[in-house]
Amino acid sequence: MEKNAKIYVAGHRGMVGSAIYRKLVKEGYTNIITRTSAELDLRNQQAVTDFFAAEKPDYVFLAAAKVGGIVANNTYRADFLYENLAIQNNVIHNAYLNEVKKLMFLGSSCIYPKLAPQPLKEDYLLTGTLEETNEPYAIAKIAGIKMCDAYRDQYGANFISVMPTNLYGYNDNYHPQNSHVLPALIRKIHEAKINNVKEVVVWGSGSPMREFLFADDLADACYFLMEHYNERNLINIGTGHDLTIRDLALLIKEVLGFEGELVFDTTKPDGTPRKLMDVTKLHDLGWKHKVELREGIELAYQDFESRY
Ligand SMILES: NC(=O)c1ccc[n+]([C@@H]2O[C@H](COP(=O)([O-])OP(=O)(O)OC[C@H]3O[C@@H](n4cnc5c(N)ncnc54)[C@H](OP(=O)(O)O)[C@@H]3O)[C@@H](O)[C@H]2O)c1
Ligand SMILES: C[C@@H]1O[C@H](OP(=O)(O)OP(=O)(O)OC[C@H]2O[C@@H](n3cnc4c(=O)[nH]c(N)nc43)[C@H](O)[C@@H]2O)[C@@H](O)[C@H](O)[C@@H]1O
Repeated sequence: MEKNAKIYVAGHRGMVGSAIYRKLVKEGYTNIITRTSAELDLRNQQAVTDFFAAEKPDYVFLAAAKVGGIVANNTYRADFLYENLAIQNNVIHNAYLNEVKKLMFLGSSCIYPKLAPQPLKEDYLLTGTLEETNEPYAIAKIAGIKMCDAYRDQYGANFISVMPTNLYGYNDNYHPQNSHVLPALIRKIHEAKINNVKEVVVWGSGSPMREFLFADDLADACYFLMEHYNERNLINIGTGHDLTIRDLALLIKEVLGFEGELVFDTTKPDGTPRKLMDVTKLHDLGWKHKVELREGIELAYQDFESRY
């Protein structure tokens, strides 16, 4: 991307969008355009059409989406399907109409079949049944991947799809019900510590395994791929390492200095047993994450405390 290129970061106030924005500023880009959802509701077809026609961005990072943890995905099933389809349809189609030079679509590791072999290779897409709790979200994300591929096939558009693993970092969502596991446990354990409560409830059995990538590392990978990756096929972004939810909770407990007990609530869903990304393709291109989990949790906790 040329340093004076006009770059639209959709979702710039979110965890991922804000990390991409910071990365672009650090790299010397000065012509970055943004809109909050109040200023531009990306579900609104006419508003998105008008925005692209007026602004004519050169590059687009599509990091705006309806996002949440396992319970949010399972509860707001219609919203996750409708809103994500609407946002991505409007942005991808208008990027094509306005001759955007390159667009990056952000998917998620939940696009892979629930019981796919591990680690998850990119070509396992559409080889089996999805995890029930996040099927609507995954279907929307798969549609986004296929849309980027179809616009490339039919119109030669340089639209790429990246599949990040579970993320955490600055500007994360710490909502008690709707957040992802890592921010949720930071909040619960912090609150137990300051209120002298002896137990923290962890959802599910604690045995599912997850991989976690710090959002600033993800932004670095997104920038790297925007510069170096121009292929039709999706590409995974992760660390290549995972751990059980129980071990994650123990690590957060240690970092926060909480001495109480963990209690597992098995009435809550476990979700996919494991979703470890195969990052061979990304590593072969020359990118590797920098922030390890303990350091990332320390940084996220500082951010949480400063905003709590
Ligand atoms: N978090 C994860 O663990 C994770 C993992 C894998 C992939 N991803 C992907 O990364 C991307 C970003 O996720 P995130 O974690 O950064 O989410 P986030 O923190 O919830 O941010 C989402 C952003 O999307 C914007 N947005 C939502 N609905 C909108 C609408 N109707 N119109 C305009 N903007 C809208 C919001 O804008 P406002 O703030 O202005 O309302 C918000 O800033 C998503 O595509 C997600 O699927 C996330
Ligand atoms: C990255 C996202 O991952 C999401 O799946 P997924 O990893 O299970 O999402 P999480 O909500 O992070 O949950 C991961 C695991 O942590 C357990 N868990 C334990 N305690 C908690 C808690 O307090 N809050 C939460 N949220 N979980 C908790 C949860 O039951 C599940 O087994 C998908 O629903 C999305 O579609 C998306 O792909």
